[in-house]
Amino acid sequence: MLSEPFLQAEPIMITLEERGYESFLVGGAVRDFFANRPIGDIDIATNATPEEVQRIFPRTVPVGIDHGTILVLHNGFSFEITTYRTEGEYDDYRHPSDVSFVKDIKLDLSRRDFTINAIAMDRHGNVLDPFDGKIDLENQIIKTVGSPNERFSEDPLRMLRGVRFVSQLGFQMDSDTEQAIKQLHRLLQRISVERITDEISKLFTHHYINSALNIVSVTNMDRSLPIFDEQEHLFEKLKTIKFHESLNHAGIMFAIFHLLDPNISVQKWIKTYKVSNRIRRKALHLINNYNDYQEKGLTKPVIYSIGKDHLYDFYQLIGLLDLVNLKFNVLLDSYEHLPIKSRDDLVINGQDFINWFPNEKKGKWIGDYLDQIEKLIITEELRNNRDEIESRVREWKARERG
Ligand SMILES: Nc1ccn([C@@H]2O[C@H](COP(=O)(O)OP(=O)(O)OP(=O)(O)O)[C@@H](O)[C@H]2O)c(=O)n1
Repeated sequence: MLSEPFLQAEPIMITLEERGYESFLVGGAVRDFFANRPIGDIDIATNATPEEVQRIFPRTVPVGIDHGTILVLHNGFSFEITTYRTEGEYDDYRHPSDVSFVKDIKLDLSRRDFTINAIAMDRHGNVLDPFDGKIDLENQIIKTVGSPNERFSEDPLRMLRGVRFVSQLGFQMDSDTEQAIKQLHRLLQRISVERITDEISKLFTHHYINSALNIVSVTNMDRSLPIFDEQEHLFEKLKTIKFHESLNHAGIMFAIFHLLDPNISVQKWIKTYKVSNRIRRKALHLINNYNDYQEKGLTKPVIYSIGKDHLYDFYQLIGLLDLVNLKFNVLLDSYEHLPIKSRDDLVINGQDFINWFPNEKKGKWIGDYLDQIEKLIITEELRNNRDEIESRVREWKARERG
């Protein structure tokens, strides 16, 4: 019998078997299930070819057809179905050069990165675990399937994945696996920076960041990571930060990287790591507010400018960099007590200025006035009240006209 979290995959597995193919649950979902963790995306391995999978299921997306993966949509769920295969070397983003499809699930498992990721389960719940992944899960060990040199040469990103799993699961790294990283980390330089950014970002959004950084340190892997490779002092500084919890967002990570040494520009980090827009926006916002906060302290305008959506991220950032002993609730409370939370809360807008001064040409003064009014209201020097704002603005205009 399949356990509850996998039941959604049962109809897919039954369909494959009715057509005469094998099917096994594999990968991270099986690992997480046996580690008693919530499972993520469900991966299924089969001996049907990608074309056959496309023929069998009505709704499919060829997400990685060259290396054998078809996404199957069914009943509101999606499943990645991958044909049994062995890898060639990865030479591009998520793209091994010479994938060979194989007949046997055991061969497929033998090409996978770590023993804990090489457990398969059939639809009756029978487990196939030729590399003792379950024992390694119990002993909390990250160990490659077979030779670490082979596994890491096939795809050097696996070295970084291993460290990410340390951060995610809090496991130890097996000593031969660690030793191989020490020897092979330079191969990471062959990997596309997008894949590297993706893995590093995941590392920091999991819990055991310091354990993971410790392995990066003992294996000297930082010497093969962009920018860290030329600026050794950066990783030394990074190591001294005590990460008590996972970062809420990868943007905080890039904010930290830049703030470790502000002489290395944000642009350099963003360009080198090809940071996504979402992460870039967050990092820039946090950095600007952090610099303001350094200059002025946690004033009302600074808290206003951070904004509610970024408040927890900012709280994490200052906690990590400045060891500020501040409770998040206190910061949230200061935010909640701001007289306005955004410009939309102002009782007036640019049109009111135009109405008050119909003979005045429209122009930059409107924006400037709005900025000033907004600031005075945030600092409670003026109330968010139409009449009071109007009379203040009329005073300014009168003064301007002399
Ligand atoms: N470089 C890689 C990437 C993936 N895999 C195999 O493909 C499976 C699925 O990979 P992926 O979805 O990238 O990661 P997960 O292990 O599922 O981890 P998570 O879902 O937590 O990211 C892995 O478990 C592993 O068996 C591998 O051997 N080598």
